[in-house]
Amino acid sequence: MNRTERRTTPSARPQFWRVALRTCVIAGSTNLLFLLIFLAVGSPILAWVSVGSMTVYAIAYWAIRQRKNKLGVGLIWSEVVIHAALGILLIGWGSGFHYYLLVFIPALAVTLKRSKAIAALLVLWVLYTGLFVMSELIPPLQPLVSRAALDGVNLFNLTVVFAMFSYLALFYIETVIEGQRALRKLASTDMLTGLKNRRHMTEVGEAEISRAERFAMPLSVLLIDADHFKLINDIFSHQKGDEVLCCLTKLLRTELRQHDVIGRWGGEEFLVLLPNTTLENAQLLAERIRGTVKDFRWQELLKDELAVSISIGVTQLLPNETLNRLINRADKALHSSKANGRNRVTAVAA
Ligand SMILES: Nc1nc2c(ncn2[C@@H]2O[C@H](COP(=O)(O)OP(=O)(O)OP(=O)(O)O)[C@@H](O)[C@H]2O)c(=O)[nH]1
Repeated sequence: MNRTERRTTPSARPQFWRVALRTCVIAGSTNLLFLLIFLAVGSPILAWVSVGSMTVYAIAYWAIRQRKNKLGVGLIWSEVVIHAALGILLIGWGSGFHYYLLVFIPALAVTLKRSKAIAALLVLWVLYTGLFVMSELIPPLQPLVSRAALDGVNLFNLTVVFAMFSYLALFYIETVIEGQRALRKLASTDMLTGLKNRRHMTEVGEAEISRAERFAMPLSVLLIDADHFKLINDIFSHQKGDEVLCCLTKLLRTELRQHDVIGRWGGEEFLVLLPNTTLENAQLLAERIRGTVKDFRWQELLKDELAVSISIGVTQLLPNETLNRLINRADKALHSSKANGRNRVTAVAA
């Protein structure tokens, strides 16, 4: 996935706007505290600025809820820049209002394309250093009553920005983990049936073999194949064929226990791993599944008298056997079922 795709991933967008809404609430509440602080330390202009800021965040919140996203984000950013500049101009660099501008660094880097992000970060740097130079050249227009009051404001701003960075970092890592989880699911799932795909079944199969050997438990497998599936596609359409596969999936799932593992092994072929199951019990289960599929009311789906049936090959893991050999034997058993007329179960021990 390249950088452009990452920045436009649709699933990341709702989360971004959720963060923007939360930012409005947190920043609005912070400005309420500012109002009280500046009334207490005798800076009425900054107290009024806080009232203005609360109004701006309320409008930005409304705008984002109304999906007027550009307006919302524009308001948030303008407020931060103007508030920082006014704070520094009125009570000086020591107030720490410039810390808020630093929050733009991850926000710009994560949301913009690389070239735009670099340009925006450069503008931010010029703005930040420009404010510092301004504070060096122009003494505070309305200094606070004492150094302690200024340090208090600085500490407050530092704490808020610290919390904002922590929140952003946690949000970022959560988004990454969520994305990884979604990708892992996509890579291991068959899109049509929602079952585990062949790649994942191979991994699970190998893990089940190790487990069976470690705990000296039996492990059986079923290889299930829909009969004359090409005919179903040809007569009823490929789409109906897909519906039949999904319906088969549901039927198979209902017959299995919670710790049995089912996956789509090929086009119309399913693999079932049956931990802690002997060949005899696996054969009984296979017969039950075959009967369930045969007896299902296929007429309702196909609007035809033709019924869908399945053939099954059953076998049990032998000592020191690989997954490949185990499945090859199940495949041979499946072929016997096909060769002997289909709609049947064949079990082979070795
Ligand atoms: N609708 C649909 N068809 C699929 C899918 N995957 C494979 N198939 C079809 O399944 C059919 C399998 O045909 P064959 O391998 O000849 O087997 P069959 O017709 O089931 O015959 P037997 O297995 O011998 O009973 C092919 O026509 C494939 O195109 C799928 O995802 N959807």
